[in-house]
Amino acid sequence: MILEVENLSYRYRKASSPILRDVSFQLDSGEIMTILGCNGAGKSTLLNCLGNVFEPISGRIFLGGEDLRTMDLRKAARMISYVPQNHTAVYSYTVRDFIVMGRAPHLGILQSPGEKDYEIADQVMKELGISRLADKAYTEISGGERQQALIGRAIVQQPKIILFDEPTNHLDYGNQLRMIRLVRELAEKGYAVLMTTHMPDHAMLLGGKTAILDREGRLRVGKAEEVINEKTMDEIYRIKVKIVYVPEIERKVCVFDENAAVGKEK
Ligand SMILES: Nc1ncnc2c1ncn2[C@@H]1O[C@H](COP(=O)(O)OP(=O)(O)OP(=O)(O)O)[C@@H](O)[C@H]1O
Repeated sequence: MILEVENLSYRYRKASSPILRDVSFQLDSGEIMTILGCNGAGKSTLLNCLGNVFEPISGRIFLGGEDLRTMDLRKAARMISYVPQNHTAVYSYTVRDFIVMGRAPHLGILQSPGEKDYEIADQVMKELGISRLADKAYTEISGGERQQALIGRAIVQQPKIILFDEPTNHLDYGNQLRMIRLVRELAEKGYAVLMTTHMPDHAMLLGGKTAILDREGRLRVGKAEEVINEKTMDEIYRIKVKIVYVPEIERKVCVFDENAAVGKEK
């Protein structure tokens, strides 16, 4: 098992109660797990704990069987990469230079990326269809393009696990589906992929595991087609949805049931 999380709890320093409570799940290489939850449920917080940015108050995280708490930091960085939701550009690196920075865990201290690292970055940009951005300044590209560059930086890291925080967030309609396909391809290549999303339909398209992070900070995990149903969507989002089979595309989709009474957000 490439990623194992055991009874993980997290509380922000000034908060009175934990955001995450006894979260446990396992993810194997080649598996996809999507995480659904309302705004503020703690999805990004969970990814930050897994990405070794936040230290849990209790519980353990194992990467390839090794406890993250005692693992060499560079080794951990080679195993897991994190694509955050928001990224503020500070320096005007070119997109190519920004992406090649993902090679850092593979380089020696103070070692600069070499020809091979740039070749990997160029190949990844080609695969992502963003080669045209290579020489543009990272500070002068759109939000969606920046997200694609962040994804590129995560892939050149050649980790075992990729964490995506709402990867379709800034993407146009077409690029959302391309992103879903990319996630699927990454899993087919053997990466374990964990991604948060606000789109139940994206989780259904991807299949695999889906986890629901509820308002109490507890995570329920199951197969996407079992976990995503009208009851659980009402619990998370306090709205009515319909899960309907569309014969033309031979799959079930999740759509708003606009005619039903909508619950109030607390
Ligand atoms: N640095 C912080 N200090 C204290 N509380 C925080 C901090 N960052 C986030 N929170 C709180 O923790 C909760 C969970 O935040 P988080 O960003 O993990 O939610 P999320 O599920 O990713 O939300 P969204 O879907 O809106 O992105 C929120 O209530 C948020 O206000």
